[in-house]
Amino acid sequence: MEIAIGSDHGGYNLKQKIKELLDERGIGYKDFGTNSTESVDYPDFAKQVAKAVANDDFERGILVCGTGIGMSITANKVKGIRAALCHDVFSAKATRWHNNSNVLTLGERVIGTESALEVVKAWLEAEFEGGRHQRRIDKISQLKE
Ligand SMILES: O=C(CO)[C@H](O)[C@H](O)[C@H](O)COP(=O)(O)O
Repeated sequence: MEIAIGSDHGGYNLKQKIKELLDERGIGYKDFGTNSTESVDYPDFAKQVAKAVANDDFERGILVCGTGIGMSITANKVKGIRAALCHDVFSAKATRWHNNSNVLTLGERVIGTESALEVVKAWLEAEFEGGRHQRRIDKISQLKE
């Protein structure tokens, strides 16, 4: 699996920790920026990561801002993206099992680093269950058409 990852200034430090986790696990990634804590606009980075995932250049994406909300709102505007804002392990697993989420968003100003890394691990490991959940995802896709 290869991951597209991005953040704004508010999520930069947590993104760096997530990249360390990906390195430890031997999971490849491309960092779409930002590259410092200097103020930037989160939609610029959410758009790049979401499009890279929607185009199948990457299997999944991770986006971090201050709350995770702006990244989620932006990423979900891109067709084919199911971005999930998760700050607990159960939601991270459930959104893979049931929603087949392809982008995880997190808020550095909301969650501590250790908890955030547990959320990321859970989201990376959980698999989509298909079945009735696929039918429901299809209904979401049809809404956008
Ligand atoms: O998008 C957000 C809120 O939904 C993020 O938390 C941003 O990181 C935040 O809005 C940035 O705020 P700042 O005051 O410009 O640092």
